[in-house]
Amino acid sequence: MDAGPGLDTHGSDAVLLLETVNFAAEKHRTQRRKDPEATPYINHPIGVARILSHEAGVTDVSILQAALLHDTLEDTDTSLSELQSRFGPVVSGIVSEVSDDKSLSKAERKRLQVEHALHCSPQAKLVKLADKLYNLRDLQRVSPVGWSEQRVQEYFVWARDVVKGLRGTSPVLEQKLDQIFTQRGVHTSD
Ligand SMILES: Nc1nc2c(ncn2[C@@H]2O[C@H](COP(=O)(O)OP(=O)(O)O)[C@@H](OP(=O)(O)OP(=O)(O)O)[C@H]2O)c(=O)[nH]1
Ligand SMILES: [Mn+2]
Repeated sequence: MDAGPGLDTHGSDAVLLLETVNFAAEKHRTQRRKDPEATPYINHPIGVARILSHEAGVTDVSILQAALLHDTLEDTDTSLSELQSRFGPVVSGIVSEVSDDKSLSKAERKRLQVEHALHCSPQAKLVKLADKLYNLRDLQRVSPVGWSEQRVQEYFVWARDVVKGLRGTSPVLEQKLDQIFTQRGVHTSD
């Protein structure tokens, strides 16, 4: 049956994105960012998806959904099978690719991000580039509570090493990241 003008949107891109952002908001609802204002955590995944849509020109809804969900596996009680049944194999596959294994030590997780970046799918590389761009811009704005200048600088250097493995994916995002690294005195050629 025709639901009438403007109502027959079941399964449309807009409906899928609203379902996804609502799921992410519920999962992250008690979490806050580490900035002094304790910004709601959901601002970050929404901002990462928006970098992809507005700055990288991404229109593939699966990639935008994966961006909205990219920290749910790693940072909330969400399981991979929950993502698979709610959002299907493509979206859950990208989220899985961009998620750290939280059972490993922090040093090991950081090392593996640099290594895995090289072998990610192009879709996962896009999400990772936007995630890093968002976090580096956030670091330029204000330091997370309790972070020394040295810790901030180390994040820039590590992000440079991760981004190295993501290159050849989005010239626009890579150029914006390079500008930030240069401003920070972090060289991209070594
Ligand atoms: N810059 C910044 N980052 C914040 C803030 N609040 C939370 N974060 C998150 O902190 C993570 C970086 O902090 P780290 O100490 O290096 O990593 P950890 O939380 O995994 O231990 C990022 O996680 P992530 O998204 O999983 O990315 P990444 O660890 O892969 O970079 C980032 O999203 C904030 O106010 N500013
Ligand atoms: Mn993130």
